[in-house]
Amino acid sequence: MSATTTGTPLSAVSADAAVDAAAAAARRVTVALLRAGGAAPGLEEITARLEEVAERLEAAAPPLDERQAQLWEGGGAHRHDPVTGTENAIAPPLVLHGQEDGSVEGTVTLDLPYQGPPGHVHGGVSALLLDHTLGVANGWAGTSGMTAELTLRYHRPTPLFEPLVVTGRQVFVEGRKIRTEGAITAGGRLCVSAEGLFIDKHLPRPGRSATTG
Ligand SMILES: CCCCCCCC/C=C\CCCCCCCC(=O)SCCNC(=O)CCNC(=O)[C@H](O)C(C)(C)COP(=O)(O)OP(=O)(O)OC[C@H]1O[C@@H](n2cnc3c(N)ncnc32)[C@H](O)[C@@H]1OP(=O)(O)O
Repeated sequence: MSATTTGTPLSAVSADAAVDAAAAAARRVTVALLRAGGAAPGLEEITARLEEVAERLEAAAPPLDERQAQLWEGGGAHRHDPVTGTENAIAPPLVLHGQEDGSVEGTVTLDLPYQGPPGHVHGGVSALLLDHTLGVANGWAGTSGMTAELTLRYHRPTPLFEPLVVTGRQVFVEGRKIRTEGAITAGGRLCVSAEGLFIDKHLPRPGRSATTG
């Protein structure tokens, strides 16, 4: 997914390759379901097998507060977030790299689950990718916070099925206010640009008393 991007990888180190592999399989199922639709033979049996898998996972899950504490431990946040999280089946996942000039960059190709207009990426999905990428750019620059405002400009439709380059860069920090910008390009053409205002604030992590979000 990040074949064309170099730099320091900013994704969390995998905690459990088996969990990542299961999430990748679930991601593949999500794409395959949309691609096959009613053409898939034995859909009733497929449904029953998927339900059985869900039941096994649900039966194994610890209480939610326990699981939340585990998820947020160490670099865990970056393993389960909905953009770069290798443990999260809804994350593409985008792999971001920190650049020497202080920016971050990643390459990702999106398939049918992220479609908005025909053949193109849903605008909310672009917003999700950019919100997160700007947040990681802040982390890479050293001062991060919560999104207070995110302004997007959709310059042209963002294509599915081809590599997208997602970038973010912190512009300045003034007190608790952090200004960050970013973009999504396809084949060198600007599709979406973003400007964000982040406020240096972190919610407490579950299971811990310190506010080190
Ligand atoms: C091993 C791996 C390595 C990885 C390395 C990389 C590290 C990466 C690190 C991390 C990556 C994570 C990336 C995540 C990215 C996603 C982030 C999100 O999605 S966050 C969820 C969505 N956002 C919310 O839910 C906020 C909800 N809003 C609030 O909680 C508050 O309103 C908040 C925090 C924004 C401000 O509240 P207050 O009480 O703390 O502060 P007040 O006093 O209100 O504001 C401070 C100043 O900011 C201005 N301000 C606040 N909100 C503003 C706004 N919307 N527009 C303009 N100004 C605003 C105010 O006017 C004030 O300015 P004056 O000091 O008076 O000049």
